Amino acid sequence: MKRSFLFLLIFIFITAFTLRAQTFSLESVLSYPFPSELTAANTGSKIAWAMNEQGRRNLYVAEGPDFNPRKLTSYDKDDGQEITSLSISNNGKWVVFVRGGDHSSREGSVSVNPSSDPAGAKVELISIPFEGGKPIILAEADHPAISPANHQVAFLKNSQVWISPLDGSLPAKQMFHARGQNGAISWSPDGSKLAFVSSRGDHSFIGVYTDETRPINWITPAFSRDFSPRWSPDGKNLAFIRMQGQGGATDSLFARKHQPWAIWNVDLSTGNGIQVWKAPETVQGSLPGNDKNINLNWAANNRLVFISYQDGWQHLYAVSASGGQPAQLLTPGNFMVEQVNISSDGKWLVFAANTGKDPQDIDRRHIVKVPTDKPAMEILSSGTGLETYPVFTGDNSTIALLSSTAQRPLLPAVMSVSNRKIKLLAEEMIPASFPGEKLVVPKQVTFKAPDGKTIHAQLFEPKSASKNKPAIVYVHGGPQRQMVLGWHFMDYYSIDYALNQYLTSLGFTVLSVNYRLGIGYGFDFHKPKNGGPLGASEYQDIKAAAEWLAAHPGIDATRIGIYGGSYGGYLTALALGRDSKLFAAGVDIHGVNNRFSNYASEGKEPAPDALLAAKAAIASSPVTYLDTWTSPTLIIHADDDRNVSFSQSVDLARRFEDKKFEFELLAIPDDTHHWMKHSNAVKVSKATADFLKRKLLDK
Ligand SMILES: CSCC[C@H](NC=O)C(=O)N[C@@H](C)C(=O)O
Repeated sequence: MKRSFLFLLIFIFITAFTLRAQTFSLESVLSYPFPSELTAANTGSKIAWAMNEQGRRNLYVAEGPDFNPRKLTSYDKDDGQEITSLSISNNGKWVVFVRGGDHSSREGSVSVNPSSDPAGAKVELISIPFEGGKPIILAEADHPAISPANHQVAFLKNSQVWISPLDGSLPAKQMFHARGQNGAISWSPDGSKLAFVSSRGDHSFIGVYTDETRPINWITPAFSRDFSPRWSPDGKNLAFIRMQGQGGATDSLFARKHQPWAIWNVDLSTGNGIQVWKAPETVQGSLPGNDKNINLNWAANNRLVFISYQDGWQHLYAVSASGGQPAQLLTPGNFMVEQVNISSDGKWLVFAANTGKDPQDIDRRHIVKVPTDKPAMEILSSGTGLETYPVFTGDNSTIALLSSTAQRPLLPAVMSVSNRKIKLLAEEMIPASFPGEKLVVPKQVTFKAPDGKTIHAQLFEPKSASKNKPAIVYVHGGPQRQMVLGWHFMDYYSIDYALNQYLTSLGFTVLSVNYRLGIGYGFDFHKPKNGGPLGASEYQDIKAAAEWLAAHPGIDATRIGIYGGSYGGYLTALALGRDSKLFAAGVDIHGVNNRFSNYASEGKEPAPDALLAAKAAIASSPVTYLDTWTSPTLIIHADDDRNVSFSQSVDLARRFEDKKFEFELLAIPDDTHHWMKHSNAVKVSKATADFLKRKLLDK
């Protein structure tokens, strides 16, 4: 008797010790510092970045050859005020940034006040000496552009262009008046002129301001949308992108048509412009991405470089600025180019790509550089980590980047161009309590969707080899996103990566599914037929993920849950509505619950297939499936959401109430779509984990 009791005690002790060795708090795994806005001066080796430490966002700088980080600001509250538009003056003496707003939303320049501070909040343009000093508030404004002449900064205020001395020695003043919503301000290389885009509804012009004695010079004005002005290195020419103006007969909503665009080059001395390149008239040749990700740059040897999706993958191309020649593909291969930057001499491009020697690199990011005049790519980083947001230092000796792994969150780093060695910066900013070693390394898995498409996913498996485990399908947002085999390089998805690690530590198996409409797997995957409100063809990948889990050894098929934010919240709601028998519980975080929209736009004839589209939108909307929606559901939304209206959740809650369907809710006043206040990110993650634990783990 005594012996068996002793063995039992030993077993309990070992189990408890093992469990303690794997468990950690949600707060500890969310305590990582998050770097963003990594930038470099055009000369020398100065770099700067913003660091978000549990909501306290501050500015850091460093300089070669040691690149020892130095904190420039001392904001000490978790008040939701993000730092954006970070830039260093050409002479390296000044750093400029914007504090406030939510620049991942459609109303970026509108202040956010997630602390519900009675004093309100602002969006402020601030300068500070690189060597350190007191931040100087120049104006309530946004989108700065430091003059190459180094003593003043232009910026936008109420869609007009203003200017201020960098040291704030004089009050800011409006530089000139121009009709329309003005933006995309860009100084000429000598600082004597300023190009800008004047958006005027269905068209936009590019203007060049010189001084108050001369009228604004409108650059080959047409009935088109002109944008992305880029100065030639000698300041004599201006290149830009031209698209058709809005208008014309209402297109079919289902048909997939080429969206024409072209690159123009204008000689400013004569005003004569030429079209140097026109996109191939194919669906893939359309303007790439939802973010107008053209990345047009003027390179050395009178060449222009840009991104196009025309061969089925997002690649870099070069074309002569004199026109008359085809574009040259610089980055051939089945991978996607992102986050492109050009060297100060225009001879090199550096970018992040999901490519490398390891076939699993399609679900990672590594740094690649390529000359601007030939397809001679060099993959500079490799391994199981992720490297993103590369930028050359002004002296082209170093590439600054962000680095993460499966167990380590993002940190700024520098890579020597000559020996490719990577040095992490600010490692000491990861709190000692951060549970890095306790985190699992997610595995790449693939499975087939019902239509045969290969779907990639990341599998987070608990370290304890218990049987009959509950599981969670995690659905990212966007939907133009790709989750990766490590800490994600977007703030929003770093939070969910941490939560997935925490859910795994609780005993869930988590499958993060890269469904179609996502990026990283080519054009046809990113732009599938009948996606979104046209039929939600992407949903089949979500259901296939749950069925893969249900058939996976050790998983309890009756305890598969689902959660996701934004577009992920939409697909979570669709899953719970359509397949409550497969999904036993779910959390819809600021999701889109109805896709209804008015297909008839004022003053235009309805689309030929408007009725068909309206029916598809109903079939694609989660609220259409209330009768079969039976699984426990938690709805979470913040009401200053500028990406997905809070009313999407108000409407769903009302429908649940009218149906007398029991649900749980978490409404967060005054935060936005991106949990600007760290304590709200913790609150939302905790509510999600607790709900899934109660409904699936504790059962
Ligand atoms: C029509 S769904 C909109 C979802 C939203 N997209 C842009 O705002 C979204 O998913 N946002 C975040 C999470 C993202 O862009 O990744």
